Amino acid sequence: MDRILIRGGVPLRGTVEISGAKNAALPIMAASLLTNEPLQLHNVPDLADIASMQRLLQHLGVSATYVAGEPGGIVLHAPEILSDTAPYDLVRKMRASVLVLGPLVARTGQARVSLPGGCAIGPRPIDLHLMGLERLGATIELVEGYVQARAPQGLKGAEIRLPQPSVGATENLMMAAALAKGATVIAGAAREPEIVDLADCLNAMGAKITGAGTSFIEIEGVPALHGAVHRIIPDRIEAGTYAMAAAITGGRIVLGNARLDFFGAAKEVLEEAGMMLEETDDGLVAGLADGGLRGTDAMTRPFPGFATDLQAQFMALMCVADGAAMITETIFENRFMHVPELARLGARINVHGASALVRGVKELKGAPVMATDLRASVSLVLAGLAAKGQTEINRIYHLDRGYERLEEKLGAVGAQIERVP
Ligand SMILES: CC(=O)N[C@H]1[C@@H](OP(=O)(O)OP(=O)(O)OC[C@H]2O[C@@H](n3ccc(=O)[nH]c3=O)[C@H](O)[C@@H]2O)O[C@H](CO)[C@@H](O)[C@@H]1O
Ligand SMILES: C=C(OP(=O)(O)O)C(=O)O
Repeated sequence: MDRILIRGGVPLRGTVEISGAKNAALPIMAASLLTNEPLQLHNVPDLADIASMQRLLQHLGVSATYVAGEPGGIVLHAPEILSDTAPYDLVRKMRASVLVLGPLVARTGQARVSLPGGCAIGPRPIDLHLMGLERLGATIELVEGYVQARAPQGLKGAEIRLPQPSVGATENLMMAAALAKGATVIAGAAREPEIVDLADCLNAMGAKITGAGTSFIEIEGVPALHGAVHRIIPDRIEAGTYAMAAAITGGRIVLGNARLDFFGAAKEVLEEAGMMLEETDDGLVAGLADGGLRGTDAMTRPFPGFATDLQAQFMALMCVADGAAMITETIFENRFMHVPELARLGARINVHGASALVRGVKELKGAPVMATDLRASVSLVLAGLAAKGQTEINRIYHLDRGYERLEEKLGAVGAQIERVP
């Protein structure tokens, strides 16, 4: 199994190009199931999760061809649906597979999707996806680990209230409602930039969706969607990760294609912690401001709050800040798996329920550590970049789910990092 070796202590300088957003590309790829015409996508990142979604879509009848000479250019085409079943083997590797449920039932009137099960960061139920589909008139049954959704007469527009803003449920329901008869409102919708990107793509395909980016989304169903050309937004989590990589090493880098308005509350939190973030004509300049890093509290919230997908990276940053930071995770039950690994590098962290108290130390020291999930893994990369000596990160397949060419991008801004078999 591959490992990553890092020799820390080099301030990062230079430019990193930010890739297309994994969490925007995955639902948008699933949207290709909604039409029998080709959907041409640009800026799709080259990631293990994208390959997993492609495999699942292929199984369902979607062909994928690459746009010649353009990395990130893919044409997805589902002239007809060949299977209505998303099997366990394909779904268990990636939770976002559940995003085919809404589109499949909307297009064919039926779908069987394996329940994704929990993962390292928590149980992650899909009850809100199912409640919303029932409101749209689907009957839902659980049979042998599979969710079976049926709407032989087609889906019907409805008012759906989400008791908490789920990103995946909002996406699944927006896609399903796009082809339902009549009007749907989703109240209490999630407001993440990836939801706006999906709505933009669906509207380019002929859907009638307004209000994406607010907690009240209205969808006027249409009888059919058509093909479209769409460019995926830049990855705000990748951008935030590299911004913190620059700061933790005392460096400054330019993030090409990054958008500061996608940072939400992370902008203020990172600035309070001693970072500078400035939009320039060349890109977003990010790194350590003139003073040092300061212990700063953060609480994860749905967008525009501080993203849970940046919590582990921020914790790594706070490990070497001056003073203490209280980091509270409110989205997922078990998203502190990085704590014992950061402790192996010399971090001082105490977890009390959903909060972690991080007391900054002068220096981290390299050690072998184990990656447990995507963002936990990259927090160890950040800590390794700051640590004295060598850090060896094992189980790095998690990183390949969400970071395109990580070693190459970090190496180009001066990091001493290599992947070894
Ligand atoms: C592929 C993708 O885009 N993944 C992102 C998406 O995951 P995902 O869409 O799975 O996350 P959700 O927004 O749905 O989850 C938010 C919270 O709602 C709960 N919940 C969700 C659905 C449901 O039916 N019932 C329920 O109780 C979850 O357990 C969690 O506590 O948003 C998360 C929160 O920003 C991010 O960390 C993930 O990176
Ligand atoms: C938790 C994440 O992804 P997923 O929802 O696909 O597990 C993530 O991107 O950090």
